[in-house]
Amino acid sequence: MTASRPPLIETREVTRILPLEVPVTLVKDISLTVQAGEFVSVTGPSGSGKSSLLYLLGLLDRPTKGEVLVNGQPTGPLSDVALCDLRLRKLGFVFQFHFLLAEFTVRENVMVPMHKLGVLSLRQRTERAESLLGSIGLADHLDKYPSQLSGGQRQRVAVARALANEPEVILADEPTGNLDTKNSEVVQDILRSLVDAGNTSVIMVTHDPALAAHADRNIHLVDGRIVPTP
Ligand SMILES: Nc1ncnc2c1ncn2[C@@H]1O[C@H](COP(=O)(O)OP(=O)(O)OP(=O)(O)O)[C@@H](O)[C@H]1O
Repeated sequence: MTASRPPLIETREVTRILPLEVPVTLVKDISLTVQAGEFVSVTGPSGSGKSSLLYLLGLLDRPTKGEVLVNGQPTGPLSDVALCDLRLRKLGFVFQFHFLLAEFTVRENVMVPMHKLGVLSLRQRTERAESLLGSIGLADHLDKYPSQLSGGQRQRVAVARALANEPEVILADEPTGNLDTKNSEVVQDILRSLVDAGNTSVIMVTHDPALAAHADRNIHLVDGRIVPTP
């Protein structure tokens, strides 16, 4: 009998409190699991803690109490450098703003995470960037700069960059928040097809129930706690 795989990401009674003069509780007692191959949406009213939860799941922030585990391994004991390395190898991020580097071409932007990881040769990095960009319809824009693209194209480059190091999960915070309906659907379809192809899992924050419906499962937050999705 083979042992079952641990969840891709798990939180155990995670609470994050900002230690301000009047402490602010961002999320409270969150226990959840995300399995490999899942597309999970995170919804909730403005200020309910969606982004805060995503930052904790993405190891960009540390809980005040509780534990975040990746592939069954507790991340609390890891140094900031080790967390950074784990993020680089296993996680890809897409935010509402694309955060592309203005002075780099589209191709170079996608190569940056591969360069940081330091596994592939320059030729391999170039080929992988071109292949990723080609797969999302940007083969004709490799040498352009972000300023020469439309908002939808920029966000597709951001998705390609998030995929650069073959992450196990993409964490997306309102990835279509700045896009019109058509481009929003294109980016949604790309995320959905990545999951369907078995390439990666997706955890996506959105305030839009219609977009959340693209996911396999929803986590709904109110006042920093998980509640049943309305
Ligand atoms: N640096 C901060 N100082 C004070 N309060 C903060 C800070 N960061 C977040 N908060 C508060 O924590 C709560 C959770 O914020 P968070 O951004 O996670 O919510 P959200 O659900 O993603 O909101 P939105 O949908 O508006 O982006 C909010 O009430 C917010 O005002």
